[in-house]
Amino acid sequence: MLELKHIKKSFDGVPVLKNINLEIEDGEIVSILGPSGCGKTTLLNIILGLTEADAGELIFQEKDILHVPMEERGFNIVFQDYALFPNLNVKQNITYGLRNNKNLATVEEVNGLINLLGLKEHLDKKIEQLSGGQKQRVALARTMVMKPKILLLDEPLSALDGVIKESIKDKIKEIAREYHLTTIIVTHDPEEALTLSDKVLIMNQGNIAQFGRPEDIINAPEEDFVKKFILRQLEIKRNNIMMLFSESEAKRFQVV
Ligand SMILES: Nc1ncnc2c1ncn2[C@@H]1O[C@H](COP(=O)(O)OP(=O)(O)OP(=O)(O)O)[C@@H](O)[C@H]1O
Repeated sequence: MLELKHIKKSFDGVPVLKNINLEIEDGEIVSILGPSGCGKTTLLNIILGLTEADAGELIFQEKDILHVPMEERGFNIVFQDYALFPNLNVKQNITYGLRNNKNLATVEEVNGLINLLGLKEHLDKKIEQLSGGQKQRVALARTMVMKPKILLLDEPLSALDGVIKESIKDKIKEIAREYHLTTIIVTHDPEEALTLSDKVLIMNQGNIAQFGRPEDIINAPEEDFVKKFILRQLEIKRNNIMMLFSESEAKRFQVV
């Protein structure tokens, strides 16, 4: 279990995370959701070890790791822009982290990941020859060969659209289930968070507005902010789609 207790962070005297308390079970997919500037990335970076919290505890496997350096935590992140090496091919990108550390993923495990992520036919390609979805899968494979104890994803779907988005969502779920891997995802998109995660952490101005299963958030929003920000956005999306349907219905009848 990963437990955050009374995590606080300010930048230049301005509080960004006010008092974050949270428990994430092993193997759970959790999305951190909220509007721009509410503190999502700061929280992710504190868990990763990239940003230092001002106060609190971060308990992982019963030890407080808040002051343990990032490299020793064994958590890995896929950044929003994938941060792949353009001068290396797909295979070299995937195995890059193994060159000085042979006792991470074995050859069989690397091949298993390549198959799971459907990358076999792309191994010799350059990064510039890949689509956005393929780049995201390479970035996931590259991170997974490091056998992370926790997988962190920063806006993993924001550069993707439509069918590709859905297939990457499925891959993330498959990885989390197959490896029983705790996966924490930052997103600003309610639909993405609610359809991808076991639990959603909704943040508002450095505070937790609600933490719960998608169905609880939809059926029992705990704060006005949750209703306004999250549910309203979903409603607008649904209404837009309904409108499209009724317009196309109307056109159909005109033609007839
Ligand atoms: N290194 C920093 N120095 C000063 N202020 C910072 C720093 N990092 C973040 N902030 C501020 O902290 C607040 C929260 O930033 P954060 O990046 O965590 O928000 P976010 O919810 O991830 O936003 P977005 O969705 O736009 O990425 C913002 O007001 C931001 O300007």
